[in-house]
Amino acid sequence: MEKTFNLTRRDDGIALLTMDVPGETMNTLKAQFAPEITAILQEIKADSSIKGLVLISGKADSFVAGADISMLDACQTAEDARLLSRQGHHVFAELEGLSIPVVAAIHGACLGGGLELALACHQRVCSDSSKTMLGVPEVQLGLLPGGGGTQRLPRLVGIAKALDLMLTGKQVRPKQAIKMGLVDDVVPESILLETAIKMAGAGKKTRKPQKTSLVTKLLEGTPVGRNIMFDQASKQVTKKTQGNYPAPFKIIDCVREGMASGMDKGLELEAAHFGTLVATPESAALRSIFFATTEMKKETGAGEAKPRKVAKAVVLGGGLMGGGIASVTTTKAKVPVRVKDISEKGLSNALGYAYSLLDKGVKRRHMTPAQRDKLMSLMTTTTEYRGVKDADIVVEAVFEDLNLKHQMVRDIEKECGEHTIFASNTSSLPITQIAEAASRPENVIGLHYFSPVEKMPLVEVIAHEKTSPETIATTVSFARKQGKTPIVVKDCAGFYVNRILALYMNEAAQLLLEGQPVEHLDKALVKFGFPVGPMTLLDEVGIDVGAKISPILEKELGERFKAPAAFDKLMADDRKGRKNGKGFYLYGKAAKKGKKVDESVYGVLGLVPGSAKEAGEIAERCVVQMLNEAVRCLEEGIIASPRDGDIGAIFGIGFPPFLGGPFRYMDTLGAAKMVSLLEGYQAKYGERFAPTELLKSMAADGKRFYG
Ligand SMILES: C[C@H](O)CC(=O)SCCNC(=O)CCNC(=O)[C@H](O)C(C)(C)COP(=O)(O)OP(=O)(O)OC[C@H]1O[C@@H](n2cnc3c(N)ncnc32)[C@H](O)[C@@H]1OP(=O)(O)O
Repeated sequence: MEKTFNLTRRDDGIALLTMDVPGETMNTLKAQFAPEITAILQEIKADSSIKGLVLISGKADSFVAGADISMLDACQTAEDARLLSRQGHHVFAELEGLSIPVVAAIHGACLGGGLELALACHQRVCSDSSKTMLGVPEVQLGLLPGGGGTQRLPRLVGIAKALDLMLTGKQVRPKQAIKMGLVDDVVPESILLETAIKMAGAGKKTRKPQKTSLVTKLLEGTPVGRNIMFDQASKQVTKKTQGNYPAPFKIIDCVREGMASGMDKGLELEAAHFGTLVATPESAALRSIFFATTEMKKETGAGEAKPRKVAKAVVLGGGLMGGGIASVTTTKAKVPVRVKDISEKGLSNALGYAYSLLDKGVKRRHMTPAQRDKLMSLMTTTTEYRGVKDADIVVEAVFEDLNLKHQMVRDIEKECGEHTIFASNTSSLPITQIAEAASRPENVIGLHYFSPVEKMPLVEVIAHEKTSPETIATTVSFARKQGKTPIVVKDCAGFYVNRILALYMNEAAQLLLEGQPVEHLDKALVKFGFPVGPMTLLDEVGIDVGAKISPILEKELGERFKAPAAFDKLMADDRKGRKNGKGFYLYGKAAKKGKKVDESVYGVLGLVPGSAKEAGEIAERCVVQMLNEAVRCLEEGIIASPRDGDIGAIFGIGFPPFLGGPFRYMDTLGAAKMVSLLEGYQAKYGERFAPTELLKSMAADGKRFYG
């Protein structure tokens, strides 16, 4: 078997331990490495000529990306996973117990078990590269740091900072890492190894206690103070997770135990909780998202087709969407972009939008003003079709008006090159209809972003029948460079995401008209696991937007998309939501004391809110509509697979990640249960709940969406 660890001795008495998992892109920690590393540590102990040890990665741009998630996925029982954690504890304790100084030299991703490995070293130095990121993202997998992280991290950086890192899973850059005491030095990559060798040669350092405020001392340094902190953290976690995610509570539990009873007891509990969490359905669902997104990173979206290089982009329309798209094109994809709008105002909006986002980065010290200005210089503007000839892709983000889009298609075919892709950011118009105006329909495609563009991770790439595979592959690759996760969907009104969302929103509106209070509807769906409730979402997206899309979906997809008679009344009252300060909730001064329903909305709708239904029933009624429509999209080939449907719903709508997406959730419920739920509602509320044929046949055959 090829070796993963390589020990080399230098003349100055410093030994280098290089980790390089053979045949893999990144280093991950696997149980099978334990005998090899244990033997090397014994060899080091027995060799008195070794005065210090530097641990470094043999991979070009990563340190260690954590424990191997596939290995965790293969665990059959909680006990299997507990034993893996204990094995890690043992190896890390051996490393920490070496009498010589041990220094971790970190460049690139240092995550999860990778950071825990570095924490078991006596000192850490990292490169100042933008590739270097440190963190414990286990919570995002429904887990906790099971390699001693819940014990070593709070002892190194303090309880509050450690809890923040572990409960959010956020990754920190080198500058933040040194500020919080996570690393001892930050240096250019070119002198990383040299610096680590010097540190190891200088002998073991006794760590100077970090300077802390009196409040921190009182809170972290006394049992009473610590209890206040842990209780506070638990309260925040309950609020944030609605009790849907077990891992954060177990993280707090481990830190509490370690602080109260010492490191050994803390580690014991860490391993036990780690084992329990690996076996939870929540972690299995969250791990499935990791596997799905990793797999999707490799796909072109069009089989063997190769993407063309995009060296220049044009964005038509400088509104909120256009500004956002232009911004991610420069900041993430680093591709020059020319924004065209008919008005100077639109252009200055787009520039202002991009600038404010970049400037936030400067204020947070993620970039220098010079870097900001350099990125801004990639963005140019025009009110005429000037400087667009050589564009490889044009993204159109103008009004949802078919005639206008046809004009844009014709303009671009005239003003740009033969190869230029025309990508429409329409949210409701079928791409086939937009492509009708094209003489080169193979270049026309849909590229549907979600608002706010810089934050929402999903894009839908919509191919119509004549879109060429090369156009699909180029658009997918372009979207990925913008930092997005693209799913390729077939052309139809609403595509996938808005289609499944529309039925869910309609059901919520139906419940509202039946007299369910606004805030109760929102709370029910937030409790189910959505980031915001449907009424808040409608206020944010714009009630007018919903009112505009709804008839299109009804016309193209049928009666079940008929919106309850609420939109007309709301529009007549000029209620657009947050954008004009008039919606289901109060905005502006009236909202100063917190979020409050605008009670006058009930009068507008001609109803009096009645007594609240049980939250579970409300959520179920809305969610089964979404699930049933997701199945119909799969049946019609709108989405290529349950996997794409799950990722689309999680990244596009915020479908609860702990459920793994609509299809995984339906597998948990079982097709038979889904059918019986839908038929129950169908009998009560009508045909819109009729289960799809696919669900019925799956129920009859006892089939699942995933193997
Ligand atoms: C006991 C411990 O506390 C428990 C743990 O450590 S749990 C694991 C915690 N770590 C993580 O969650 C990090 C997971 N990895 C990532 O987020 C990202 O891979 C990354 C940010 C490190 C790099 O992203 P990116 O550059 O886009 O590369 P990406 O395509 O994702 O990964 C490259 C390869 O490494 C693999 N990989 C990365 N991290 C992995 C992990 N922790 N386990 C298994 N495989 C992993 C990917 O599967 C992929 O493999 P492939 O080349 O064979 O397809």
